[in-house]
Amino acid sequence: MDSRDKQSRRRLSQIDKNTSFHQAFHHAVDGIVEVLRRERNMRYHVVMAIFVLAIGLYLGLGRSDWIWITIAFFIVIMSEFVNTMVEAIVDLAVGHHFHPLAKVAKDVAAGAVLVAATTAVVIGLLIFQPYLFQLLGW
Ligand SMILES: Nc1ncnc2c1ncn2[C@@H]1O[C@H](COP(=O)(O)OP(=O)(O)OP(=O)(O)O)[C@@H](O)[C@H]1O
Repeated sequence: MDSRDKQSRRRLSQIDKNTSFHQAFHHAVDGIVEVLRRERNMRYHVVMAIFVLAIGLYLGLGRSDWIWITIAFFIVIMSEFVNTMVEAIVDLAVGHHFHPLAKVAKDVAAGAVLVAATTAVVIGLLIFQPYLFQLLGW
């Protein structure tokens, strides 16, 4: 086992506080990887963001459009992070037992993702509508 393996094993079983920025940064990256691994929807959001980025570059969107697209992407991604946190905490608390409050917590977290994604779609429609109408000759 080389020193990098030892470091990553220590990171996986660490329960005490981070002692350096480097250590904290690695845990934060682990969190991002975990959301991507666990949440199928998160992978769809990333694919969608790459698609919107490509179309936006092709159309030559302006600075304020890019700001709105960034905000839309941010709220969706953040809601997915919160959803994943809630799921993990609920599963930790109740395991494989049905609990009405576990249902409330998970359904509300899923609802937050739905609201965020719908808001992002509305922002996207408002930004791309003039280009779409022009394309369709309306
Ligand atoms: N322990 C539980 N007690 C009560 N209801 C639960 C419990 N676990 C899950 N549920 C119900 O099952 C649904 C699906 O749960 P799950 O853990 O798969 O989350 P999810 O919403 O599918 O996550 P994803 O964001 O991956 O779609 C929840 O929205 C909730 O209604």
